[in-house]
Amino acid sequence: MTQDEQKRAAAQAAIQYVPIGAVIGVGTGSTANYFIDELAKIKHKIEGAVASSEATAQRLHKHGIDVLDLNTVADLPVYVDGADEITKHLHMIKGGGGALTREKIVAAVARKFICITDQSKLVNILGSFPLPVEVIPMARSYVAREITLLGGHPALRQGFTTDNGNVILDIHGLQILNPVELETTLNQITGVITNGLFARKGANVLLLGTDAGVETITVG
Ligand SMILES: O=C[C@H](O)[C@H](O)[C@H](O)COP(=O)(O)O
Repeated sequence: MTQDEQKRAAAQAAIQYVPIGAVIGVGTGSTANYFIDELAKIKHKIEGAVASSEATAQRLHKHGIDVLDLNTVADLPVYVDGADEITKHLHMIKGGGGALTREKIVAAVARKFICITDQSKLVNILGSFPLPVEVIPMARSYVAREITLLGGHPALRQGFTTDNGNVILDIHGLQILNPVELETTLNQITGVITNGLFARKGANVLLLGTDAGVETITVG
């Protein structure tokens, strides 16, 4: 299977986790887009969706799926999204598309995070993929200096503004041995909105598209 076929297969497998009549949290990116295409096929069986980005909201609208304000949603049983890297402990790096903050908010509300990826995303140690950090623009230089003190090499994502009007610093050169600790440390730097480590609250289920089909990985 090609990488795209693996993504599509994982997205198709996620449909079994969608409860009838529920509101569904929907992630951002190429794999989440495959999931939206699948969700559209059963749109009359769900109440609607909460989007983790403007791009996802637009795609949901285009497919005729109602997009709800998260503040009006009492129960979000499931959030389905891709990842840039994921370990067998289901810790992730996300935010390659810059949607990390809204993704983390929707994931925080959801009872279950279903991660859908192709097999290239499964790694032993997080950090080969540069770790995105969303930063208030006026704090950009200060936050970059603080990240350097932690041993990372931050690079401003050129010409990019998040849906929240902020900038992204991508941290290169990290070997993330303790993702829970680093997630907390980075979030304590003044000016940081959040970072792309999803470790304190990781995924509950990984649906991994592979050459041999979709593998289901859970923790504990
Ligand atoms: O901001 C983007 C998101 O975190 C995506 O979930 C992540 O970048 C994976 O995207 P893709 O499915 O396109 O590889």
